[in-house]
Amino acid sequence: MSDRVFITGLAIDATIGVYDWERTIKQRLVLDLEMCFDISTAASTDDLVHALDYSAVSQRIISFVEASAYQLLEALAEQVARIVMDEFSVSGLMLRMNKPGAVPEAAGVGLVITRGDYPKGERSLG
Ligand SMILES: Nc1nc2c(c(=O)[nH]1)N=C([C@H](O)[C@@H](O)CO)CN2
Repeated sequence: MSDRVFITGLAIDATIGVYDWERTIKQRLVLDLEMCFDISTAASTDDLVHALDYSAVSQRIISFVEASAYQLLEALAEQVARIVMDEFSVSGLMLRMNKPGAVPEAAGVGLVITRGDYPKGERSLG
């Protein structure tokens, strides 16, 4: 599946972190997603019903991440990937999760995961 629907720079404040001081504050996370989804039916019908609605995906992720309280980015990213694939007919995805305030000397830190049939080793969003 070569068609992709993407969301970039999805900024969400969440309880995230391993240290005591991190459990009492919200910290900014920035997510980029690239989702494998066949757009041919949406293209031929011009109907959102047949599209992967990036607004709906964004809102679902925002709701989940805002309510979450994981310690590790790894744990949160795994759950976000699972929700998107289970609830939105997405056959594969790449998810980048950036915690920009975590290391003051760095522009960003975080991780990138691929799941499902997203090609291994491909990093289309940079
Ligand atoms: N691979 C990871 N390393 C670290 C994480 C993480 O979630 N995954 N988290 C922390 C701390 O919470 C850090 O962000 C506090 O500044 C450290 N390393």
